[in-house]
Amino acid sequence: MKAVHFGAGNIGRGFVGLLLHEAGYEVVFADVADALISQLASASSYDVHEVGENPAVKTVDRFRALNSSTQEAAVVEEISTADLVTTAVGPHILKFVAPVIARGLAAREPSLPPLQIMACENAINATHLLQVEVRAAWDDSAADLDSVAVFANTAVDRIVPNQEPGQGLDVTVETFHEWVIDRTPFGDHVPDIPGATFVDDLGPYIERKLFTVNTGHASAAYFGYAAGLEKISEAMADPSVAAKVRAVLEETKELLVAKHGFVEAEQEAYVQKILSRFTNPYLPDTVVRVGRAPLRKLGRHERFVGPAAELAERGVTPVALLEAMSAALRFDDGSDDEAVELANMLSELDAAAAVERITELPPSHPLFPAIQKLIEDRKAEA
Ligand SMILES: NC(=O)C1=CN([C@@H]2O[C@H](COP(=O)(O)OP(=O)(O)OC[C@H]3O[C@@H](n4cnc5c(N)ncnc54)[C@H](O)[C@@H]3O)[C@@H](O)[C@H]2O)C=CC1
Ligand SMILES: O=P(O)(O)OC[C@H]1O[C@](O)(CO)[C@@H](O)[C@@H]1O
Repeated sequence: MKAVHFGAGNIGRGFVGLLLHEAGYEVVFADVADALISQLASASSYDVHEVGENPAVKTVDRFRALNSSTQEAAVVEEISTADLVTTAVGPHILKFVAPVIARGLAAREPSLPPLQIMACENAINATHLLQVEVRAAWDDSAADLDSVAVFANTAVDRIVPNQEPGQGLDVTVETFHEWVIDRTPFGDHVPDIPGATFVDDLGPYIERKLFTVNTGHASAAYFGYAAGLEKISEAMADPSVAAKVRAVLEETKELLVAKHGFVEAEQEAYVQKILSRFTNPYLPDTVVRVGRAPLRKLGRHERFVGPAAELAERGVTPVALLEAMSAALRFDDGSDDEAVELANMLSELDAAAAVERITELPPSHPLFPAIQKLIEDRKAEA
């Protein structure tokens, strides 16, 4: 079995690549980072160091690596004979890998079973986004896309920090991991990936993951950044930051329980587990990494505006979520392109226009005035 995996970064090597390797796939990593690909191409293995409770070291071998920019034809050829394609490149990058996948699909022998495609990104229905992009690059006169490819949404959860310099290809990760995959598109041909969980209704799982793990983690990052702290574990050790993060997750818990019918005690246990993961002192994770890309994170269906908007629609005024968004608006790490773009928007646009541009909420939305007020306050400081 062969899998082509786009994105040989933290999640690519430390999570998806590892689980596919353990499932028996030969993994072909495709990435545009030339130095990384050269290193992978000349290595015969790398280690994944799982740190925290029950630490372990796992070795990944039987992989190859290609530069999907300079060796695109080779990647297309690999896809044409692969069983599976996965991505961990970032939601905004899916549109760039989609045309390569479309070319690979077009080059497949018609007798091959449909290619199974899963985007492993932190976004609701990321695979669907990828599917839309592949369809846009697809020549319908050749074959029906749905007859040559199966697209399944997934939720991926494992904290993989940026790696320390000098670590080579090895990756340090937390011990916890969860890969939940929508079973329904596969019919009778569900891939055999022992480390993954296949479910019939992914929606509640993905919202629970994004609005608990990612909302909580990003809150810890923005509150920690505002408090001048460097590491996530330091932020969580600060009682004021920890209380604010807890309050945010109380609000998302209220929504998740009301919307999806999760049992409150189970959701509370999930929250506790997540909070304990954030405090893992063995993970060298920084507020700057976890807070990266604030514009994406303030998007309409993302971890803050998504749950806050739904609460507002239900007549509940979020408080802690708005406080987290307020902190996100102050995330001004100069090395983060989106933080710089956000700062420019805040200085160039009036508050109402900034709300629309950043969150895509219409002025008629019940959450709009509260975010407008946050932005007015932020602008008044500048
Ligand atoms: N790191 C984490 O803890 C988690 C990350 N995720 C998600 O996984 C995805 C990847 O995140 P990370 O691995 O942390 O980021 P990363 O930056 O470590 O890895 C992304 C990789 O994608 C590559 N890439 C960029 N453009 C590309 C292109 N056009 N074609 C092929 N490769 C390309 C980059 O060179 C890089 O190696 C994101 O969507 C993130 O939200 C999900 C769960 C946890
Ligand atoms: O690109 P994003 O959305 O920041 O994704 C990375 C985040 O995903 C998570 O691993 C959660 O699964 C966070 O711990 C991590 O910060």
